[in-house]
Amino acid sequence: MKLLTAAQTREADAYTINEEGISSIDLMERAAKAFTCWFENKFQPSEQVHVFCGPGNNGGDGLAAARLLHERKYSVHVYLVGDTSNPSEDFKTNLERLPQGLEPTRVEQENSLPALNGKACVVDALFGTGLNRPVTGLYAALIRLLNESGATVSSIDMPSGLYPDSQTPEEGAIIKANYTISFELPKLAFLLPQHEEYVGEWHVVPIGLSQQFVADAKTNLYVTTQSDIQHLLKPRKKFSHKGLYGHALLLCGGYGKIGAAVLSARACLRGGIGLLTVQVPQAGYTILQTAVPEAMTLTDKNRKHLSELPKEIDKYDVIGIGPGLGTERVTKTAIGQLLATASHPMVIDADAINIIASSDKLKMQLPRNKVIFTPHPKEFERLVGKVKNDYDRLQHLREFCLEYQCYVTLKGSHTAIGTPEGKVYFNTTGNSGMATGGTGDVLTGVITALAGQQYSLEEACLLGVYLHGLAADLALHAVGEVAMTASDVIDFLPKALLHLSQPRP
Ligand SMILES: NC(=O)C1=CN([C@@H]2O[C@H](COP(=O)(O)OP(=O)(O)OC[C@H]3O[C@@H](n4cnc5c(N)ncnc54)[C@H](O)[C@@H]3O)[C@@H](O)[C@H]2O)[C@@H](O)CC1
Ligand SMILES: [K+]
Repeated sequence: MKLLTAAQTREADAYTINEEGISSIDLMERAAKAFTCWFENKFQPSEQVHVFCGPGNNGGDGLAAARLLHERKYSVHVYLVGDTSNPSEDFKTNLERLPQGLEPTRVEQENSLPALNGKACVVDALFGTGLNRPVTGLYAALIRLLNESGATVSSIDMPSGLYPDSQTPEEGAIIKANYTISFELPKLAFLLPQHEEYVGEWHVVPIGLSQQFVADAKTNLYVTTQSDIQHLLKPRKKFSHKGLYGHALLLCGGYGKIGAAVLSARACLRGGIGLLTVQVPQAGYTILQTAVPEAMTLTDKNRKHLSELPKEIDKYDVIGIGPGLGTERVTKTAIGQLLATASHPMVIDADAINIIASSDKLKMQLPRNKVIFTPHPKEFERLVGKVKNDYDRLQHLREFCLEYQCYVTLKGSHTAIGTPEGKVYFNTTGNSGMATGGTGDVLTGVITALAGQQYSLEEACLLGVYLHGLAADLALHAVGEVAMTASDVIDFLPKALLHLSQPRP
C-alpha cells in the first residue's frame, strides 16, 4: 500500500470529487460515516461525547460525526473552537445541518475552555492534514487541557497538531490521542516511533478515494499489508527436493552466545531453506549438533570466536552473518576476507554490522546489490552516525541504501526496509512481545532462508520481516507479550507461513 503526503491526499480528494462525480460535501459525509461506524464499535451510546471542531474540513468532519452520533442516541456536546467566522464551505454546511438539541458551544478564549474529567470521551476534530503551522495560543491551551484531563481521545484523520509528513516544530502543541482514525491511507507520521504517544492505536477506514489516483501517485514510501505480501510467497513444486531450496551458510555464535547461532539456525530451517550449514567456534559444536540436528555444523579453528571462512565457500547460495559473533580482531579479519571474496547474497546482522560500521575500509568493500543489513536503531547509528529524529533517520536510511546499493531492514515497531532505489517499506506486523533478546537472530535466519530460496533480496526482506512479525502476532494468543521469547517466534513461523499461504477471505 502506498503512503501519500498531505499534499497528495488533498489532490486525491480533489481528483475523486472531479473525476468520480461525487460532491465534496458527500465525500465528507462518507468520511464522517466511516469514523462514526468505527466509533460505534468502540464506545457505547451511554457515553457523553465531546466533539471539538476546528475551522477547516477536519472540523467539518467533526460536525457531521456529531450529528450522526446524536442520531444514534449518543449524548453529544459540540464545541466550535477559535475563530470559525471564515470556515470552509463544507464546515458551514455541516454546521447548518446540526439538528435542534445539538447547539454548539463556542470556545473563543482560554477562560471559556470547558472542564473535562478523566471519564470524558472526546472526539478531536481540530485539525487534520490542512495543518500549516505549529499549534499555539487557544488551540494549544485546549490541547494541553485535553492531554492532561485523562479523557479518552479519538482523533479524526490525524491527532491535531501533528504534522503528517515532516517534523513537527517543538513549539507546536499536539493531541495525545488514544485512537486515530485515518481516512483511506495511513500517514507517514503514524509509523515513526517518536509519535507513538500522539497517535495511539491507529486504524485506517476507507472513504472511496479514487483508486486510479492512488495507483498513479508517485511515492517511494509504502506500507506492507497482507495483500501486498501474500502473493510473494512461492508455492512448492510437487517434485521437490532439498537442492531446489538453497544451501545457506550461517556464520554466527561466539563463546557465551552460541544460543544466537541456535536461534538463527532454527529460524532459517523454519524459513524453508533446503540445506543449512552453520559454522561456529569449537565451543559451539556440541550445542549446535544437539539443539539443531537438521543443520550441518562446521567448527572454526578458534575455540571462542569466528576467525576464518569455511572452505568451498562458493557452494553456498546465501550467507547469514553476525548474531552472537563478538567483535574480536580475528573476527574482523574474517569479515574482511568475506567481503573481499564472496559474491553471495549476504544477510549482515548484529556484531557483523558493528565491525563493518567501525571501518571505512570494510564499508568500501561491500559488494553492490548483494547485501541486506538488519540493524536495530543503535546499530544503524553506528553505520550512519547520530540521527536527530525519526525523519532524519529515514533520510539516512535512504541515503545509506543508495550509496552502498544495499538493503537495510531497520528494526522497530514498524520495521522500515530501505532499498537501493531509495524506496522505504514499513512493516505492519509484530508486537511489543518481540522486545526480547534473540528475536533479531530469528529475523536473520528467516531472511537468510528466503534469500537462499531464490527470492529477490527485496522480496526476502519484505516477506521475512512480515513473517517474523506475523509469527509473533500469532504467538501472542498463546503466550502473551510479557512471556514471549525468541523461541516462541520460531515456533510460530510454521503457522505464519500457513496463514499467509491460505487464500484471503
Ligand atoms: N473533500 C475533502 O477535502 C475531504 C477532507 N477531509 C477532512 O479534511 C481534512 C483536511 O481539511 P482542511 O484542508 O480544511 O484542513 P484542516 O481542517 O486540517 O485545517 C485547516 C484549517 O485550519 C487552519 N489552520 C491550520 N493550521 C493551523 C494552526 N496551527 N493554528 C490555527 N489554525 C490553523 C487553516 O487556516 C484552515 O482554516 C482532512 O484531515 C480530513 O479530516 C475528509 O472530510 C475527506 C474529504
Ligand atoms: K484531528
